[in-house]
Amino acid sequence: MIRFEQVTKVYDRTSRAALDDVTVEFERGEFVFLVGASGSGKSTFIRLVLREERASHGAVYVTGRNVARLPSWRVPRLRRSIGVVFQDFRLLPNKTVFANVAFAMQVLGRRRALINQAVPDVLEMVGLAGKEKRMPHELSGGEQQRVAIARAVVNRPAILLADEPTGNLDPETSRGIMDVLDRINQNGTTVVMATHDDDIVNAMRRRVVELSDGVIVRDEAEGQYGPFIAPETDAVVLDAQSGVTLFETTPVVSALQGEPGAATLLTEQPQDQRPVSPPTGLLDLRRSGALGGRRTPAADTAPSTDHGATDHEGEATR
Ligand SMILES: Nc1ncnc2c1ncn2[C@@H]1O[C@H](COP(=O)(O)OP(=O)(O)OP(=O)(O)O)[C@@H](O)[C@H]1O
Repeated sequence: MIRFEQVTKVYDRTSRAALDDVTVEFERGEFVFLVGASGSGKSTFIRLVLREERASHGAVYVTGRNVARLPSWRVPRLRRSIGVVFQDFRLLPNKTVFANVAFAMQVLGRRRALINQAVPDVLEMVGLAGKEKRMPHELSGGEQQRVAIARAVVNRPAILLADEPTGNLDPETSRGIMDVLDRINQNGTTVVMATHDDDIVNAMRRRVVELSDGVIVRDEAEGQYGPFIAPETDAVVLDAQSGVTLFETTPVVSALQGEPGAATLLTEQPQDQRPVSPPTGLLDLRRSGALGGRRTPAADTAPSTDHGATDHEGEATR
């Protein structure tokens, strides 16, 4: 649906590339979070999909077409296949809710009968039934964003691009917006959302693509916002049989004798090797003598870094 092949974008030859040799593909129907620090290239990615910018090198394909090769008269058709939502809503202030959404159909020359049918449907879908006659200033931020989403999807685009859509909203309102985006995605629309909202990314558990200085540094199927670091916790005790986390502890305790049937475990994770996401990222699992030296399943899938307990300062008595 969206494919970047070795895409580099340089705005200004004197500064570093905004995107640097990015290759990635988003399939039809996926929900993808684009995350990364400010300036990492998220908005540039979105602008390249829309052909608001052109790649300096490489190729961007949207629905199978190389967007750089589209003649300019075909660009509006490309953009019609893509709905866009921004952090700041961008509603027409002097038009009602209904008129804001209807406008997106009018500019495409849709018939009045179709508009009168489609707009109430989409407003109901985003949770705004009954608010058709309100003006934008009479709506809360969350409601204004729902109008913007309705406008973005009323023409049934194949792709919805959302650039920080919850950036101006409180956490509860943001969750409501995510429910709407989730519903749109369930209906088959590919959703790509650039965000800094870690709570939302962590709650949704969708694909996460992380950019850093224009480079993709992480691409996880059911990812979190950032590397997993349990607050105030440096150690994890696992059940020896199942690998399930029994409890978490602090570095003060770096190895524990388990109850019968429980693992001992290890702890003390070096700062630069903390788990990326549990449980497969758990490091330094060590077997308990009491358990006859069996490795936990999680230990078998842990990264191969082999920092034995005896290598660490703060090693506990075993
Ligand atoms: N029109 C432009 N002209 C020159 N440089 C630009 C332009 N747009 C973006 N940049 C630069 O490209 C880099 C990536 O910017 P981009 O806006 O894509 O990042 P971002 O991840 O979306 O940031 P934010 O989260 O703050 O929106 C930054 O260094 C930025 O200064």
